[in-house]
Amino acid sequence: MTAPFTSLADFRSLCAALSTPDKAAIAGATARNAQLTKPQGALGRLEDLAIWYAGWRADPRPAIRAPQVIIFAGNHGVCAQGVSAFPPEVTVQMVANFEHGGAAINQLSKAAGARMDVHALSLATPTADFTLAPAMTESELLDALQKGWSAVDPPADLLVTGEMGIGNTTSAAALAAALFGGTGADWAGRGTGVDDAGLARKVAAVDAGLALHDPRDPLEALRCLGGREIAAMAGAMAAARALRIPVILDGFICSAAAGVLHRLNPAGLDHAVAGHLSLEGAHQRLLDALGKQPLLSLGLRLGEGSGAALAITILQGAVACHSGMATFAEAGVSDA
Ligand SMILES: Cc1cc2ncn([C@H]3O[C@H](COP(=O)(O)O)[C@@H](O)[C@H]3O)c2cc1C
Ligand SMILES: O=C(O)c1cccnc1
Repeated sequence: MTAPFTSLADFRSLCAALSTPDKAAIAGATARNAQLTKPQGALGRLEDLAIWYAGWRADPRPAIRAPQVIIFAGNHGVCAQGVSAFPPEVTVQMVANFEHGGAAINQLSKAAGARMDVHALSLATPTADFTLAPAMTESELLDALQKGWSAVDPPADLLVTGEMGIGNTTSAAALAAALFGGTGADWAGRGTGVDDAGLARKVAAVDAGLALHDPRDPLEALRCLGGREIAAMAGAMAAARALRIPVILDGFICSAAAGVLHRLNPAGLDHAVAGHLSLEGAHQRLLDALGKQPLLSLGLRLGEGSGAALAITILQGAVACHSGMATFAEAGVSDA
């Protein structure tokens, strides 16, 4: 789907005027939930998830038939600061691995019955090192937002955005600090597994980026400190909102991208749930800032959309119970 914006100002306007869930579908789903053959509330959070999903799909008895996982890949100039345990070549190598079906996300997407797409974004041209210059120009940011938007398949009924980009936990930490306050020490974590000296370099890189730029505006923060794959995730999540496709957030990097939409509009993530709590140090802090409770906490620290892809099956379970269970009247089970 072609992106309906040709400037950052247009994107900002789209994010200011967002779709809302369908009230009649929420009312219908709430009424149905109360009649299903179980004690009231016995399916816990699954019940809320099903009603939330029904509202966004404008259908009181919805189904999940076409989940889409999209992986965006980008390279980061800030790798020159020694912020990752792995070299930047791994980004393009992992893209090939995704294309051949060999990565964790391939297996998790398959297990969830999701279609998986991979978009490599100008890997031969890393972003600028944000400790020295803005990571992206305005036109590079616009291009990444548009590519993210266009990657969403309109008939999809659930979206996961994942990423691959060596160095991107540093970029995400800087973006989170710019969006929500705090310093490098608050937001930098161990990513692919840096040692104490590597963590100190990450903290210093984030603090240098915050000192160099004036990223009080969320899109300017994304431009100066983000990366192409992070911007594309934000663009895809915004497209999902326009298409009323619910979103499952992944780990730290995806949540930082989501933070841009949250700062552009406090209701900007109402169509999203947090799939999991990543082991990356500041993910809990970031989810708190977004007001989201994770569905899973399995000690994952991978990215790629892996935790969110696992959570697809939770949402499928919620919606299958909601739409497929019998009511007390249908089953002839005595009501309380
Ligand atoms: C083989 C491999 C596969 C990955 N899949 C996701 N990531 C994750 O690690 C990177 C972020 O960590 P940092 O900021 O420390 O570089 C991202 O690419 C993220 O998706 C991977 C990393 C590696 C090495
Ligand atoms: O939470 C994440 O997204 C994450 C954590 C560590 C490394 N890569 C990604």
